[in-house]
Amino acid sequence: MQVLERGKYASAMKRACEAVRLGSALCQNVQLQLKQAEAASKSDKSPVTIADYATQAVVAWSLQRGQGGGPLQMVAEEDSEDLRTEEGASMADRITELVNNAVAAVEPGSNLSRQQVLDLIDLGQHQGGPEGSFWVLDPIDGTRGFVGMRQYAVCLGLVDQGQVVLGVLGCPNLPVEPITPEQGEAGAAEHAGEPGYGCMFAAQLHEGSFVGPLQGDAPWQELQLTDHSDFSHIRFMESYEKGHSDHSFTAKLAKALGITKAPLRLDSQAKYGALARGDAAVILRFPNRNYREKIWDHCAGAVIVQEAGGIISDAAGTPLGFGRGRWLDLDKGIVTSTPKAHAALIKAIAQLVQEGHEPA
Ligand SMILES: Nc1ncnc2c1ncn2[C@@H]1O[C@H](COP(=O)(O)O)[C@@H](O)[C@H]1OP(=O)(O)O
Ligand SMILES: [Mg+2]
Ligand SMILES: [Mg+2]
Ligand SMILES: [Mg+2]
Repeated sequence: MQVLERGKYASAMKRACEAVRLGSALCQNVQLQLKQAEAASKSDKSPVTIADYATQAVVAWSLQRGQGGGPLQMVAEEDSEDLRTEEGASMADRITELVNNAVAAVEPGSNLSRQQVLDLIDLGQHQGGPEGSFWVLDPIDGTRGFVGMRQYAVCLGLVDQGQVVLGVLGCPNLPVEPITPEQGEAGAAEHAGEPGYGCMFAAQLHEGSFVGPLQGDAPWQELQLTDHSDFSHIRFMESYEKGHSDHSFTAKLAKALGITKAPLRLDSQAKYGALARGDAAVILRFPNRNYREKIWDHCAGAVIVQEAGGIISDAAGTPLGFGRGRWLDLDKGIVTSTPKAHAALIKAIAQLVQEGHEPA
């Protein structure tokens, strides 16, 4: 941990790592026991599970405990509205049990009520913006990957005066060694907790990006990307889910640039961690035209990539704005890579669009 205990946000980093570890352990326990009945659909049709809610509550609990008083300022994905209805009551009880089990590992004997757990979940309703500082949480990024026994990540960032200053990613299913496309497709939930699986990424602005173990005490390693733009050697990453990013547009782009390696398709911000340590050199994301990107889906990953020497921007090359509220209002698509490849990618995307090949 020592390498992370420096810089302006050292104490926030310590609290963020503790909270993400606790949340990741909870997710890991739930993933293999998850029953269909414990997953529900939100109004936008995206899935949500008892683990999404319970992790949000546990991370909020941990951060609040660590900061010692004062209101927690947090922008987080989930809210408790559906859990406060009659149909949501049994799910709320399951979530309360999970939260209490996790909390007991830190504070034996503590017992939160259902009401307290729902109130913890609702601490994530901060509206974000350019002023002050606030946490940004995606309790489970890649819920579809979580349900499908593939990759997911517990993602926590800190925004100060509109800038991401800290990011931590817990990736329980990510192999310690570089992940291959075959491993990405096959899933890895059954390996979680085994030696060789489970990574944590952490970065602080101007203090570097690191990878370490989710459990155990192996040392942290600093990450530094090598810049190049030889696309014949480059592998790119994209969403596992076709519905989350236009795979046919990225195939055209890859062809135009001379990329021949098969894409690495992974769920969640695990992609940002994998990029920062060099498993692949590019992440392409082109969601559906009417999809509005949220800050919690990119906040932690963005600083982890940038501190490792990478660049993240929208498809026009404009940096992402994390200080404009809960959403990232951006030009279609997000492109992440090392600097030389990034410049070539932005140019190639503009060229394809000019030729009439718009992403879906
Ligand atoms: N229709 C959608 N299009 C694009 N992204 C989506 C859509 N629905 C949910 N997402 C979010 O996109 C991210 C997943 O991206 P990827 O497919 O690259 O892993 C997740 O944060 C996921 O939310 P969630 O946090 O609920 O899983
Ligand atoms: Mg979701
Ligand atoms: Mg997400
Ligand atoms: Mg989520």
